[in-house]
Amino acid sequence: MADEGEKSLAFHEMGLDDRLLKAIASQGWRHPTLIQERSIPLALEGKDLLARARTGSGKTAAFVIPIIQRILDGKQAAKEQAVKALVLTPAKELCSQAYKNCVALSSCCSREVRCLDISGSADITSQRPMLMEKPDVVIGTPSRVLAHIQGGNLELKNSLEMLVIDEADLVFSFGYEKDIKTLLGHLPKIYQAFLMSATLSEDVQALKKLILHNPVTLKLEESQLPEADRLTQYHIKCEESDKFLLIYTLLKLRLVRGKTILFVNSIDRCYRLKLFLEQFSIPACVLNSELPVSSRCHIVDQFNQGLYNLVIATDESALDAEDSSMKDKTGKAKKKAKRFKKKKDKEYGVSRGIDFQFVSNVINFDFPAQVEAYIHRVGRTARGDSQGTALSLISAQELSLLQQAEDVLSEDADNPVIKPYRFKMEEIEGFRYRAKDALRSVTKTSVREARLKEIRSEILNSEKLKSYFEDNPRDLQVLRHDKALAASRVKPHMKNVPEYLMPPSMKSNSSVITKRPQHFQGGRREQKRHKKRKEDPLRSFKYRKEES
Ligand SMILES: Nc1ncnc2c1ncn2[C@@H]1O[C@H](COP(=O)(O)OP(=O)(O)OP(=O)(O)O)[C@@H](O)[C@H]1O
Repeated sequence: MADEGEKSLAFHEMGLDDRLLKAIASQGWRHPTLIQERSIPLALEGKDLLARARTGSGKTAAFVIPIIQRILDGKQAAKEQAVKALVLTPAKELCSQAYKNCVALSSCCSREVRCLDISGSADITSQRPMLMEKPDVVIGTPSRVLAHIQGGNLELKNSLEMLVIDEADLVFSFGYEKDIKTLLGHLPKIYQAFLMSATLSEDVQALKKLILHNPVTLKLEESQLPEADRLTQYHIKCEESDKFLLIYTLLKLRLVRGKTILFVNSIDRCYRLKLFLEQFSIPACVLNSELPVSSRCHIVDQFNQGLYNLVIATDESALDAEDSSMKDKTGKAKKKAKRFKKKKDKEYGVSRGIDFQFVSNVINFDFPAQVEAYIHRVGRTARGDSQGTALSLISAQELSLLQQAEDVLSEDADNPVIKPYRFKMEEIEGFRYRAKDALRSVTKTSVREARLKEIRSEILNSEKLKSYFEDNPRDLQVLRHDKALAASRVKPHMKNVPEYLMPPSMKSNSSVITKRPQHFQGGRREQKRHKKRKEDPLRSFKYRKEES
């Protein structure tokens, strides 16, 4: 939406095909976002673009809409079917997401515009027949696209008209510099190119020189995260050991409601937290780079559909953290570490670019080591035009990291952006014994076992059952990723909160807590709720009675 006083351009004023307008309307988008409003007209004029806009601002549609429009424009004159657009992203999850956007926005012209995502785990040969049909839009990671070009499955030299690099600032750091440079040698001399990024880093400038010709640079003058009326940011300072107690009570007392992503700083910590929470019958999925890509995409899909309410995720920075901790190891430990390392996927992205939908809360159980990672994690909520809350649990060791984030995000030092969340620790003292007891049973061995069990079962899900699910796609819904990993340790009596533990301020409403939590509410319903909710959920101690 445009600056105040300036008349904003609506989708129907952009000269878009009716079929495209219909698909946009079916997404429920009433106005273009600022980046869409600025970039779509320029892209339709044929300009090269370097677009920087904050995370969650709708950059994907900003390039997908002009791609579809230009393909539709060219369809009548086209003599033969050819690959017209190539979209490169640094992670498989991002490819899958760009693909979904393409499919959704071409849903009213799916015969004319065909898209293909080649990033998945399928082997190169099995994708060859699909590429031979020359889909209009091909989406992939740079290495996968290059492998197909070199394997003779994909020819772009004579047909490509548009190239997009999404999340451009990550491309080099994900190790694709060489692939990109080689790939450029297989492209025609003239094509239109877009670089989309949340930051204008040195890597983006280097890519700009390589890829763009005389580009228009759109650097939106906006804060790095949505304003306070859409995104509320809180922190709670606590002892490291109290984080578990806090998260248990926040979730159990439903002070945190709606879809929530819990970020931790390592894969082990993912499982530690899952094993801890499952003892209180709080189910959660874990999401990390060790899981096969199909499982990861499936978890995100199911989360977006409203099947789960809680995901415990590591982000890309966790990979670096774990890798460097492995460097310090010696001998046997090093070998073991190597085994785990091998399984991790460098084309993994969770906090970067993944469009988790209708997320009410992002919780930093561990605070990220870089401010940039904070911005990207928190950017998983309050996306598009929705609202959200971020809460960070801050131990003494993390205080300086919180300060660094404040320094970058706050314009006024007296008015911090990440506000203290007023929480009376003494009111949850009664829960401490339960939390301690539950945490005691989460040992190093049980974490390691859970980690291995999860990988094994997810590999089984994604490999052995793949063909079955291809034939029976509906059954995918029943394949859950949030089952208890140590079912024998789940303590049924810990599911409910007895009256004597209830904080005094909440006693009158105690009955709702023992009822079915809101963990399994449908996506649509969640979305409606989300829009209706005026008050911030973390700020209020009020409870609504749940519908039975
Ligand atoms: N015009 C619009 N109106 C409302 N919502 C929109 C609009 N365009 C996109 N969205 C929604 O906004 C969300 C974020 O979009 P998208 O993933 O493209 O953001 P992004 O800028 O690429 O973010 P990131 O940098 O994190 O990848 C999506 O859920 C999308 O459906």
